[in-house]
Amino acid sequence: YNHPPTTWRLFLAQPKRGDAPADEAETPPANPPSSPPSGPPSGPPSVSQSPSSTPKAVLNGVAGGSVVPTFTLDEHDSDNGDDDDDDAEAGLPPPSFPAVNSAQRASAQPTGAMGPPPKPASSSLMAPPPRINPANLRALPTSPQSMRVPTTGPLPNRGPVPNRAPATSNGGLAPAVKTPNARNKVLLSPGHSPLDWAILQRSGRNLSGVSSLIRVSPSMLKENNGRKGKDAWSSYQGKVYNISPYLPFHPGGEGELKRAAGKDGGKLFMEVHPWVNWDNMLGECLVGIMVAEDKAPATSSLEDMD
Ligand code: HEM
Repeated sequence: YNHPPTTWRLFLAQPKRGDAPADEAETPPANPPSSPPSGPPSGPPSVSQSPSSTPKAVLNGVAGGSVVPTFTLDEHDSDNGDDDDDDAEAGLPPPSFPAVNSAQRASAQPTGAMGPPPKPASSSLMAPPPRINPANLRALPTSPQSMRVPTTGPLPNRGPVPNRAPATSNGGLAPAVKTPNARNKVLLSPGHSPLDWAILQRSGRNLSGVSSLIRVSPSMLKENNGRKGKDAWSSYQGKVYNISPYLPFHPGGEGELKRAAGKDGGKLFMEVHPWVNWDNMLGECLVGIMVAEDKAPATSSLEDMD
């Protein structure tokens, strides 16, 4: 006897007690049918409830509904006969695949013998798509400039390309934004680069115009505005700098820097470039500190006061 095959034992729960097949036929076990009959069965197991079928010995719920129904391979393989649907199915041929009314079968055999074909099959009966009139094709936009992404021309926030004339056309796009110099930097004269300024600051030359740090009153600051041969002073956070030597080195131009001459330039400075370290840039230009009007002896330096 080779039923069930020995390999099935890997999938089937082993019975805990040695029920005889005869006992199972007369009295269904209290155990769920997940426990298959032990020992080699002598032919197909029989069940009294369904003589017309070849049921197995294990039934669901026949023992007064005290059994929790489960499903096993044995149950599936043999028809126990207590289910009308199973009986009905038993008389039918094996299910066909693809299903009779499935789209797969209809599309594979559009013979019409199986009723109205689904829409995909009937699509072949539709009229072919209208031919495209070549004249219409010519009506489509063909200008390469109308759709392509421009690879040339000024980009936002960029100045004009060097060694080229200013762009007068950008390929039909919106008018180019005039951004000759987004940062408003000026072209510094030769010998006035930031590096030149750094070298000058370390040269030991007196860039402040004073022999020693002094107290600067508001009137003194206003007086040194760069006119009438006087140096231009500007205060930043209470410190007064002589900005005259830095004027030709200022990347923003002399005119911009002069706007702060003779006054507190902190607000303008912070509006334009708060990231610039003015103390580093103008360290050698330090004149002194701002004091109240009456606290600034015009002739005495800070060292003399101390
Ligand atoms: C005495 C203090 C100042 C120092 C040390 C200074 C220094 C600088 C530096 C280093 C740059 C180049 C910034 C960069 O490349 O990122 C610059 C640019 C510029 N500065 Fe000044 N500056 C001073 C005051 C001012 C003032 C008072 C104004 C305006 C009233 C001004 C207007 C500009 C402008 C318009 C630029 C070019 C645009 C920019 O770089 O953002 N600067 N300045």
